[in-house]
Amino acid sequence: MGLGCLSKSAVAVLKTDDKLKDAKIVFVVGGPGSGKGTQCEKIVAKYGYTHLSSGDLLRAEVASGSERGKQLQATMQKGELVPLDTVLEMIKEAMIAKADVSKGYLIDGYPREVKQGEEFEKKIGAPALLLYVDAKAETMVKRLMKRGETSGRADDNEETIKKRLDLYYKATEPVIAYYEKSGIVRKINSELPVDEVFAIVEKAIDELK
Ligand SMILES: Nc1ncnc2c1ncn2[C@@H]1O[C@H](COP(=O)(O)OP(=O)(O)O)[C@@H](O)[C@H]1O
Ligand SMILES: Nc1ncnc2c1ncn2[C@H]1C[C@H](O)[C@@H](COP(=O)(O)OP(=O)(O)O)O1
Ligand SMILES: [Mg+2]
Repeated sequence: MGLGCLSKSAVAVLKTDDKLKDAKIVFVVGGPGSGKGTQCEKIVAKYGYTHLSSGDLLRAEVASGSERGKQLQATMQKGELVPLDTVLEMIKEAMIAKADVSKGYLIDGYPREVKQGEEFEKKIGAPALLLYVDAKAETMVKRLMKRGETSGRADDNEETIKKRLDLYYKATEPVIAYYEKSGIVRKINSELPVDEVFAIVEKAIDELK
């Protein structure tokens, strides 16, 4: 059946979704301060992937001063998760905006819970790889306290860091177990110096081609 029987707007929606049909998707999952953003930057430089950090997208919304941004700010300051629909919609829009030029997508900071992974697959597509950026809690806290000296982030303070870590172990770690079943998880030892971590990351990305 052709698209002739559908309204113009329905066809537009189908075509937009279609754009992401064959996209190469990499989930980047790890605790707060584990080094996700640092490694993503290096992947962008070498492989030209599109880097979408859910946290950065949300912080941009907060910076815009919108009403929605004000609500998000309050949630993020407490170290809690913002509503799933909001973050998924932002990621999807950002992906579509880059669909014609993107070589692949790094989805950094998402999924934060199994439900987010399920919804992403329903609305966008399946990931080809999950980079599990792993560091000890002690290391993450140290890095975040240091980052907090200059980041200006409302959540890089001792009290919120503790909450973010607790939430990571409770809600996000199960995401890794969930994707282990499909064989796409690559564990990256992020205790090493940045370039050594990247050497492990490169191997995982090269396997994709
Ligand atoms: N392998 C590493 N060794 C030492 N410091 C690191 C390493 N990876 C990241 N960092 C530092 O730790 C902090 C958190 O890294 P970031 O990439 O922002 O983490 P995330 O995006 O996972 O929260 C940054 O200040 C960064 O410079
Ligand atoms: N996928 C997601 N779902 C819900 N909330 C999210 C989210 N990604 C980010 N947030 C909110 C809650 C986080 O505490 C905050 C900062 O996220 P982030 O920049 O990814 O932090 P970090 O990588 O340091 O853990 O934004
Ligand atoms: Mg980050």
